[in-house]
Order: sequence, then structure tokens, then C-alpha cells
Amino acid sequence: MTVARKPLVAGNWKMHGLASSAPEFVQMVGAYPAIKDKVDLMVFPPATLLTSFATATRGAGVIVGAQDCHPEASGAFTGDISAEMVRDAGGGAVIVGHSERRGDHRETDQLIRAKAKAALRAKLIGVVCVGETEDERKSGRALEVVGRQLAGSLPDESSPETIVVAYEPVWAIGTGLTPTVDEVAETHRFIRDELARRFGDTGRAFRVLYGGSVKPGNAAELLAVADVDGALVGGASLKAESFLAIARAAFA
Ligand SMILES: O=C(CO)COP(=O)(O)O
Repeated sequence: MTVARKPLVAGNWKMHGLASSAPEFVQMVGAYPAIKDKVDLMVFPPATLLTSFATATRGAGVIVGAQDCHPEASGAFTGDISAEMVRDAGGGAVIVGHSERRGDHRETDQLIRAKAKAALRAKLIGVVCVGETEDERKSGRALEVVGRQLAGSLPDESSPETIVVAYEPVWAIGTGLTPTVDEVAETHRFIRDELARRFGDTGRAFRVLYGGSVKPGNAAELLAVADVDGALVGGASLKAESFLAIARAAFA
């Protein structure tokens, strides 16, 4: 069965961006109406910019979101923000399970699944990240690791409208290295099959993004791979020009 999936290009700004970065975002919003029918766009600025970006995009259709959330709706969790707060700030999506959270903050699949459930509870789109380390790929365990992360991190209630999967090999993030087209194809086919095994035919409708050193120069090649439905972009999403070039490569 083949299912049409609208491409999605998402920008993860990580811990970059001040109020002075707003013009870049405003430029993205301004260019979006011309390509809106062909590609969905999401931007995940630092939480400090969420409200102002949500205000700037109103009506234009670029979805803004947070880079993480706490599983609980509220409570004594200093420094955390909840999915409900993200929605209240004007967000429409949240990234969970990014490898920088899995690694630097020791997040487990169980915690990430709880965060993804919080996203669903707050009516946010959850972008659930998976991906192997360099050691895991070199020792031939990449698919095993990705399979385990998927099984552990995706809630049973996941649907193609509410959850997006992002495959980001840890060794490709911020390094300028990317897997070969064959490696990307193999991993995305594997993810697709796992989704279909767990969710039946619905599994074929989930969008699966590739992330890790996506740039305007390699986007067309990576985004043309079967079962790659878009990109989760780090560094190249900070500038409107490069982010929009990648967005256009998603439907060219
Ligand atoms: O981690 C990423 C996006 O979430 C990818 O980052 P880079 O595009 O900078 O490699």
C-alpha cells in the first residue's frame, strides 16, 4: 500500500537565538505562503522565543514548538516546562527524545514515551527522535538500537496526525558527516516496517524525518530517498536562506 505523506521540514534551533534573531524567523514566515501547499514547516526556537515566534507566525501556518517538555502538566519541577505550557505559549509541537537530551540528560525510552504522551495530552504534535551512536553503527547494531528506541519511546496512542518520527544518527549531528543514501534508505525502510508492524496500515502514514548535517547542498539527495518524508535540521535552520532552500528541496 502506498500512502501520500506531505513533506515536513523542521528546524531545531537548539540553544541558539536571541530576540535579535527574530528577523530570520520573520523571513521564513514571509516566504512560506508560496510553498505552503507542498511542505509543512516547523521551527523549534529556544523556549524564551516561543511566544514571540508564535505571535509572528499567526495565520501564516509555520508551526512553532518547544525542544523538550516535562511529562507532568504542572508541579514542583524547577526549570522544566510542560506540554500544556508550550501550548499556552502558542506552540503546536514539541521535540522529545533528541539525542542531546538522551545523552546529556540521561533520558530513557520510558521517560521519552511519557513526554510524548504529555504532548498528545496537550494536543501538540510530538516529534520523537531516535538514532544510533557511532559505536553502535560500527558494531552493526544500528537497526537493533533504533528498533528498541522506537518500541520504547512511541506511545500506543500515536497516530500519523499527532506523532512524527525523526531518525537522527548521533554521529551525523553537527559533524558534517551523513550516512550514505543506501544507509538512510535501509534505516528508514526498517522504521517504516516497524511502524507498520505495530500500528498496521496506519503505520504507513506516519512521517519519518531524517536529521543530521542536512544542508542545502545535500538536502535534495537525502530527501529523495524512499520513506524519507522530510528533515529535522539543526545548524542550517538558523538562517532563513538555508532553511528555505532545504524546505524547497523537500518537494522539488
Ligand atoms: O540534531 C539535529 C537536529 O535536531 C541536527 O543538527 P545538525 O543539522 O546541526 O547536524
